[in-house]
Amino acid sequence: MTDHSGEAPVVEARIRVDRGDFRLDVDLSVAAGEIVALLGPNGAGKTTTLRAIAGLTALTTGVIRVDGRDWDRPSDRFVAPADRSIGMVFQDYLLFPHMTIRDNVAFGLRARGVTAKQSGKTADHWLDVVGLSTHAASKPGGLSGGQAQRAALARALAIEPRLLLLDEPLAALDAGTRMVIRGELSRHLDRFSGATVMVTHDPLDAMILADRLVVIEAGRIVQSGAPARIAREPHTDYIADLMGLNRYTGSHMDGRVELDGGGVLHVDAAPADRVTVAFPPSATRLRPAPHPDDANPPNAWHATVAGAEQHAHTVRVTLDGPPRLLVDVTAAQFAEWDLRPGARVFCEVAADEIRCYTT
Ligand SMILES: Nc1ncnc2c1ncn2[C@@H]1O[C@H](COP(=O)(O)OP(=O)(O)OP(=O)(O)O)[C@@H](O)[C@H]1O
Repeated sequence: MTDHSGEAPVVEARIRVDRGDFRLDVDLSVAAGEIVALLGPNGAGKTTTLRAIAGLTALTTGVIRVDGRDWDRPSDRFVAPADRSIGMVFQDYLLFPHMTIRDNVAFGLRARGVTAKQSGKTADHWLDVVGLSTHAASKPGGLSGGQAQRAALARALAIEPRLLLLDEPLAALDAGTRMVIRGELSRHLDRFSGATVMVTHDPLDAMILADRLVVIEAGRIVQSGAPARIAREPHTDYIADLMGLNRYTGSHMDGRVELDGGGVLHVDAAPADRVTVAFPPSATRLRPAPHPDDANPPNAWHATVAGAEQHAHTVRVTLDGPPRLLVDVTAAQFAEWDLRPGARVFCEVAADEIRCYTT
């Protein structure tokens, strides 16, 4: 993960697209070598952002500039998709089924007027890079999901684009393949000297692959920055959900935060009167009852179990509020304390795990 904030941008875009009731309004700047992940709920505008950069959806207003050259400035200039220096990888790869893998990878070069001999040589190089040399003569139908993803990446990189656009590049893969291909993709992206914009629903893909996250909700950027920062200090409920955090807004006075939805949390320090607090489900301990020596501990209250679901190797329990709370317990604790919906428990949040910030 690299900080590219001091570098000249490859892409500078003010993307405004009107589509019926939906309005996309996103400013994006991506530096050379930088990998930006666009995250957001369904219908937020991620794919439309990518399509606008690729020239597949025209801007309503705004501008898309790459290396100082306007690619889209409505009523003034529009560079056709084929004339934009872009490599694209789609969720379903869109390989040409009737062509060999080698011809698929060479396709972009051929379309740009490179000779058959030279484009074949370049395709062989990229097939070697992604580990697909032995499949050069196969048709896409004979490839596994992971191999098809590698072929699609080789095809996108073969034209040496300034800009790589990836739309859910790992979504079609099963969990095991996804882990392997994610690692490979990460190495290829680190070597890529242009700018990368990737759409994903998966926070893990975003954390592992991207230098910077841009979260879009309802056509607007709601938070952008380093993945670690966004994972600790989410600005919206959607991001908190994605990162698996408890998040509340409230008013602070003298170390007490009165939560807007009810309940109080005590914090060590607060940066303002109006704050957001967040902490992971692992920050809360559950006990059947308060410790007898501990009459009134801070950040502790009685609550009722509302539901539970298996989450990797822990059970994530939802407690009724206020404040409503996610808590992780082991399967053994869950069984021992009989944490079925309706069970009463005593919960205690570790103060040093509560982050208190402004948005
Ligand atoms: N072909 C279309 N015609 C009209 N409106 C569209 C069209 N495609 C998308 N939209 C509108 O644009 C909005 C953004 O869609 P977009 O596909 O960019 O979202 P997204 O964030 O990529 O969602 P998803 O995660 O579901 O792919 C949608 O809410 C929809 O209202």
